[in-house]
Amino acid sequence: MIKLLLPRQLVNRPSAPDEQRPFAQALPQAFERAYPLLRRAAMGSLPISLFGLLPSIFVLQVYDRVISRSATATLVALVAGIFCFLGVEYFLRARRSRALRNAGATIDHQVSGALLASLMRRPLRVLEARPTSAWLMLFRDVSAVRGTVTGGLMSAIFDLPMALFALIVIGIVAWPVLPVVLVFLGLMAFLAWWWADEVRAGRVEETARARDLDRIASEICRARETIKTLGQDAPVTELWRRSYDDWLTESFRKNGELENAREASTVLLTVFSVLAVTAGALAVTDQLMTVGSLMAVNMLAIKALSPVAGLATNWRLLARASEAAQRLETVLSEPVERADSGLNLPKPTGRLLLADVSFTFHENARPVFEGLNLQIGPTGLHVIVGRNGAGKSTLAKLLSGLYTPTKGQVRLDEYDLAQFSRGELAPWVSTLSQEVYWFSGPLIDTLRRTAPGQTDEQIFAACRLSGAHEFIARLPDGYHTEVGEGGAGLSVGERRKLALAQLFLRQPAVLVLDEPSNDLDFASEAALIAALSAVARQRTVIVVTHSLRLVSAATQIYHVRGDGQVEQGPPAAMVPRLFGVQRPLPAALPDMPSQAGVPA
Ligand SMILES: Nc1ncnc2c1ncn2[C@@H]1O[C@H](COP(=O)(O)OP(=O)(O)OP(=O)(O)O)[C@@H](O)[C@H]1O
Repeated sequence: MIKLLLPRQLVNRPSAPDEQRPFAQALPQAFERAYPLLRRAAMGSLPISLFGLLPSIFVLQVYDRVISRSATATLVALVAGIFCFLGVEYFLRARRSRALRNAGATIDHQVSGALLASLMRRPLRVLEARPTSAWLMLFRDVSAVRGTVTGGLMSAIFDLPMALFALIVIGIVAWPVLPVVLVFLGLMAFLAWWWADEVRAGRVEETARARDLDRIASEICRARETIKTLGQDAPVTELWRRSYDDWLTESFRKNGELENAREASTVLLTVFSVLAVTAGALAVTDQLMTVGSLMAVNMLAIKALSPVAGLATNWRLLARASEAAQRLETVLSEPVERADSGLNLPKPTGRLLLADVSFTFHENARPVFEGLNLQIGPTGLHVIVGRNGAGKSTLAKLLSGLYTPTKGQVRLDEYDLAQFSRGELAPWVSTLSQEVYWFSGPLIDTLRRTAPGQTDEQIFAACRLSGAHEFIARLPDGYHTEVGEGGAGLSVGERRKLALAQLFLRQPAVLVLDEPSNDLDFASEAALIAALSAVARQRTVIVVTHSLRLVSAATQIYHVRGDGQVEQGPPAAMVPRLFGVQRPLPAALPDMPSQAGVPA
């Protein structure tokens, strides 16, 4: 019964594990774990259902045995008995609720964990395909699925046997009213089924609009500074208002229908009471049943109808959970990144080779690179230049193994990057992306998370090298300063220096930095060039930049032409042609700091 009503994606039997889709079975596996708890709750529901009939039996006895015979002693015994049973019922109900709560927590724990793990193990290209709001919504979907086992829906399902027991008792003590009860039960069941379909049909549209609204709200929250600086309050408010109105109209219409349905069911229950009492009164007049049965039948009929009414009002929850489960199943069934290769390789020298590499974002899009052959390193400061949109960041991501070539191979030493997982590659090839996100919390904790096991001295050395140490030392709490979400409380340049320190801490064979001198002041850029030049003596350093000073310090320059090809040469030949100056800037600037402290 439970399995018939819950979302199909949850109750399906888990199939054999698939290496490419390790999280595809997360929903049924979670349900399988939670099922013993649900079964325990279902078992506990049988006595609860029986106890649920006792108040009506009590009323029947009071009318037929106590009042007519003035039997006070019987009344005392009945009251004592009913209180005992109510105490047991309370205990059983608390136990059932706890089992349901635990079942919900099991499902939530399993599915949220799988969702986060599948998020972490997705290739960058797949991650980029969904906006942040869509990912946030998926985490909310887990709560919707959990709600099917913890909410009123499951209690209504478990109380269904009570409906049957109530019907049996009505058949025994008040059979003339039974046809009225059965007709109403059928009517309520039909309404429950009909509303379910209505709800489901309307929810699709409402959900699509709610998603739109979520996306816009999340974008506004992220762009709050831009909105303020550009004074875009009015157009952005208009954009949000339009989406909000769309959603509200749909939700209002849908909720209106549901509320009408709910009100109708309340009125129907009253109509039913009137009809049941009328039928009962006629039967009492004809001496077909007693007054006690008439009083009891009203209570019994409510017990028979309430689980069905509970199902009807909770259909909306079930419809939402079904859609949520469908979305989760789709996302969790998507293939993830390659698993660890298990190869235990010596630390690479840092020579990168692109062999006949082509890369396209989409099937019908113009290729960003076509048949590219390049060799970079080992060691040296390699600078990638080119106009905006030429493909510099794309090349950097290909070299880091973040993007996989559509055709050809990117090799580190003699190994194809495509055969390694991101986890295996990260210690060899570390990347500083164009946009830096700094996690909230004490600075030292975020730094240490990059390279667990590093001593404080190693962390300080990396920060000295990136130029972060100076400003950290000036903060009142130094390395223990609490930073806000996304690095709030730090300047953009400071965040970049911290991100650089993280990169240095990992001590990889290859460092790929996308526009690292953006946001840095003149002296900090000079210090960065000195640090990178020093690191480049032992490691391969690849930098995407528009900075003439950084370009001038390069060992080799790679010009991404924007036609799918890359040309290369030393600064002396490339700088005058690409930057319109007579020669590269002098290598050593007077204010460059010492290069001590370069991690080995
Ligand atoms: N995720 C993406 N999906 C589709 N196309 C993309 C994506 N990212 C970049 N592109 C396109 O690929 C091309 C190369 O982009 P890339 O970011 O590599 O340029 P870039 O040289 O780094 O530019 P900039 O100097 O402005 O940072 C551009 O035409 C861009 O529009």
